[in-house]
Amino acid sequence: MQLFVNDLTVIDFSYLCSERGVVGESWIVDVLLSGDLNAESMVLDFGIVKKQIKAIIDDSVDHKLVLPTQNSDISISKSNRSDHLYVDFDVKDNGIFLQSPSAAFAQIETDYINELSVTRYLESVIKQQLPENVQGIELTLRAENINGEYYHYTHGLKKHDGNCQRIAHGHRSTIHIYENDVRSTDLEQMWCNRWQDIYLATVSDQIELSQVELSEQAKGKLKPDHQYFSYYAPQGRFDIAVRAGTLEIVDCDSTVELLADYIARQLKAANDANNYRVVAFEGVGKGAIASA
Ligand SMILES: Nc1nc2c(c(=O)[nH]1)N=C([C@H](O)[C@H](O)COP(=O)(O)OP(=O)(O)OP(=O)(O)O)CN2
Repeated sequence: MQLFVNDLTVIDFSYLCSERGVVGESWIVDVLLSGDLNAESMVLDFGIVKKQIKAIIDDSVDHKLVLPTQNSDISISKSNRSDHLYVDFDVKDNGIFLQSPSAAFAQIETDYINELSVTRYLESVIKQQLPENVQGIELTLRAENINGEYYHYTHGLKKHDGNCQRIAHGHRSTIHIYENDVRSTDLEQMWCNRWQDIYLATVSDQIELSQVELSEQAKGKLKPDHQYFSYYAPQGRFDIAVRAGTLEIVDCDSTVELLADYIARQLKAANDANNYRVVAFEGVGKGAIASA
């Protein structure tokens, strides 16, 4: 017997990629279970699927930076802080270096993060926690079908009480921009090019090189255009170094409300005669609207 739950959850995370750098992603998760019926004549109660299997998926990758541990560009080591890690990602023309609580990372034994490697990882984690009558689990991870432009960004919200405080988690998001009440796909395309695989940092989190906590090896690999950001949040101290070409520094927190407002303000500053309405999404099916 098989049982399915579509749209079980959305995983919002980032991963390190040798070609693209740090990539924000949002994947919808569908689940298919197979097994014998239990004493309740069910493969598994939908309530358990929706709460427990979703919780395992969330704990494993949601709001984390996913690391392909077989990728030779990555080096992971213990930080001087207890239960924190240094992650050095040193690729040609790019270099991303972090220090964060270890729970902010997911380590997958692969050289490349994609739907397949994350699916295999999640299936193996979930399998260990299923009741005996459930013999099989198949997950489908899929990007939202977006009819238009979208961008991938990575960020952290230091004031968030939950896991969004992690300095490198992200989203794949679409955006709708209205100029004088008429939708402008040109402006949408412009912002999606500008924020393709971008790290969004808040200016008030910027620090000097002398203040950043990174591995000793990382310090030898930094380039003159590396910029440094750090903050303390309830889960601990977070640090990141990113290069100028892969970064936009915004004058506000990167909540979706303030990003919508930031884009609207930038558009207005470039063309004060026009009015702008920005519908910014954060991942799938949620977002904020701002006007300027
Ligand atoms: N009003 C806002 N709320 C939240 C924002 C925001 O910008 N404005 N941002 C976040 C985080 O960035 C987060 O990544 C979004 O996470 P989400 O997937 O919605 O969070 P949950 O884990 O609570 O939801 P699940 O569907 O269970 O994954 C948070 N809130």
